[in-house]
Amino acid sequence: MKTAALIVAAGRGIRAGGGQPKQWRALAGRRVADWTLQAFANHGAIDLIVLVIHPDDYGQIADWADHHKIRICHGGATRVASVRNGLETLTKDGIGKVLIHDVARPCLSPDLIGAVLAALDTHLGAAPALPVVDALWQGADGLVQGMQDRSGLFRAQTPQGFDFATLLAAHRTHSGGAADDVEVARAAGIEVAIVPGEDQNLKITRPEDFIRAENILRGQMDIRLGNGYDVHRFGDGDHVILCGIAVPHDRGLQGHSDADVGMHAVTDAIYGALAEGDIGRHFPPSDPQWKGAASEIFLRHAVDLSVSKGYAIGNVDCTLICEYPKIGPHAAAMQQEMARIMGLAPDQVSIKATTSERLGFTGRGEGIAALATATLVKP
Ligand SMILES: Nc1ccn([C@@H]2O[C@H](COP(=O)(O)OP(=O)(O)OP(=O)(O)O)[C@@H](O)[C@H]2O)c(=O)n1
Ligand SMILES: C[C@](O)(CO)[C@H](O)COP(=O)(O)O
Repeated sequence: MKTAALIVAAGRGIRAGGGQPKQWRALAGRRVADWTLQAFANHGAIDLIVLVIHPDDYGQIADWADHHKIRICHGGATRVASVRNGLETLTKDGIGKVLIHDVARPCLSPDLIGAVLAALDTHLGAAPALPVVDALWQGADGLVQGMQDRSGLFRAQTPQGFDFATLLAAHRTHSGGAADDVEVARAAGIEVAIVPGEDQNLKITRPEDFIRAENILRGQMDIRLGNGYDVHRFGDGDHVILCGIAVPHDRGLQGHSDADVGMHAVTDAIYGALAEGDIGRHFPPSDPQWKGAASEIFLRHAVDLSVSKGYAIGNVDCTLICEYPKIGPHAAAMQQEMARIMGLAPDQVSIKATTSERLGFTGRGEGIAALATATLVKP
């Protein structure tokens, strides 16, 4: 069975102010929604993401619309209605576990996603929460009117996780008017386990929350930079494979694998950022099983290795160096294909080309070289 994440993003963010819904506002160099989506898109346990948005907001998600894991649907007038709409889009996907998350909680860690999913191995519902540690007062007219016992009280967070069929049935019989999915589930008699929440997993609700979230994302980021360089010589053939795209040419590229010089450079840049050597370390040329292999295998391995170490790929930039074939007409297809393989939005992937002014081996048409840079971010 697959695991889905349903991210509710159809609210208007009235309490946060700022002239537009908070999920589309800038935060630590990206938008709030980009951070939240990235956290789930990069998580190895998540197969499918449903992003629930307001019908007015379709123009906001162009960068994510072609992402292989992401599906978009529109929300309802309340959070519960938005979740219900999202759940109904998943009925034919073979979903076992589903996580419901507020788009306005962009600072969650991959570990929290893992902890909620792990709790679902033994419970039908599980959600993160933090115990209330401050004293609680009742107040009115600016005065303390009484004390409230804090024992046994928790501050609820998301992602809230459930067995998919159980939550869908609970929503279908619910009359509406619940703060979250734990309330919906409990109204249907479902027991929900408490998983330790995270201080950093705040919900951006008021204007001042942006500053705290920005500090968390910037302060905790471990940013890695890696570079990669590769060369393949021309030989016989009628096409070359560059960044996953077959480009007609009067020569082919020679190599142990499919000789995709661009994809190799990007793969090495990712390994470099992780201090994990290069393709040769992970896929030795001496090993006959990699003869003629599609380089997608190498790139996917590097991406999976990053994810397993807790890193998200921020962006990659690749420059192909050759006189011919001309790369320009194929660059957009290469960008899409590389983004698909890496599970990134196309605007995180740059593929460009240059000649070497007829100088050197690339200038003489003896082969193609490629340079690449990758940034990896651990939130
Ligand atoms: N009709 C709605 C209302 C809320 N939400 C989502 O549910 C979460 C709840 O967080 P909240 O802070 O209440 O968001 P808003 O409703 O946007 O904020 P406000 O109440 O300040 O307008 C948010 O991710 C919000 O986008 C939704 O998908 N559909
Ligand atoms: C689901 C939730 O994030 C749990 O804390 C919260 O209930 C939704 O936001 P709101 O501020 O209560 O509208």
